[in-house]
Amino acid sequence: MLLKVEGLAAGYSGVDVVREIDLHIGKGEVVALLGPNGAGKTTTLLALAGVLTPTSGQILYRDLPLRGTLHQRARRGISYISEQGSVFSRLTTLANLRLGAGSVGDALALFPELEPLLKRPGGLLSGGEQRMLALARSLAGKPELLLVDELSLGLAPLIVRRLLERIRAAADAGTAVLIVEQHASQVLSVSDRGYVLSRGRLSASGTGAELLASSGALRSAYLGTRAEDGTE
Ligand SMILES: Nc1ncnc2c1ncn2[C@@H]1O[C@H](COP(=O)(O)OP(=O)(O)OP(=O)(O)O)[C@@H](O)[C@H]1O
Repeated sequence: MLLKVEGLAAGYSGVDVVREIDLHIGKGEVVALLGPNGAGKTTTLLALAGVLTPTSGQILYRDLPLRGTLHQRARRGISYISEQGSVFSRLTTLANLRLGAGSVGDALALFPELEPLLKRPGGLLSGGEQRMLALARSLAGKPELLLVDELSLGLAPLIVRRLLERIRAAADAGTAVLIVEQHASQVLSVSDRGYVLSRGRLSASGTGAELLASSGALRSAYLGTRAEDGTE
């Protein structure tokens, strides 16, 4: 197992907002972390990325405890794309790509749409183009583990599909991916498995197909209603 999380708790100013999180991700898997607004998805990701220090539990990466800052984790092959997009707005697209661990050529091969935008400051790219830039920079570095937050935020479904296809292809080439999403169905279509978080705890898990089929688990997490089909 590439990443194994046991009993993780994390929060802000001494107050835990996620508790008892157990999850695992294997090489080449796309795993979705789903749940409504405020469930604790970003907080979980921040703890895994090294931005927040967990208050309890352990994170094992290649069977060893994972410690250190975001940058130290990046050197161990972990790439994190934040909800804000991780794009430097004053730097050009090209300069943003050069900051990655991989080559600009590899990044452009993944997203040729970025080629005409190379001289434009990152801050002037559209939301979808910024997500492509962040993903191109990350995937060109061939990370072992990609942690990505709310890829679809405010984007048209067609662009989301394109980004998700690239993520699936990267996973098929060996990258493990944990992807946080509020909108379940599109991301589950490219995921091997998913976990559902509600009010800071995991409330369901299963393969993408299982979670989609058992809409009761998702409904109960999102609407706070009880699952009618016993899959909660
Ligand atoms: N910096 C912070 N300080 C204090 N509380 C915070 C902070 N960031 C988030 N929270 C709280 O932690 C809880 C979980 O937030 P988190 O952002 O992890 O949820 P989420 O599932 O990612 O939600 P969303 O889909 O809206 O991004 C929420 O109640 C939120 O208000």
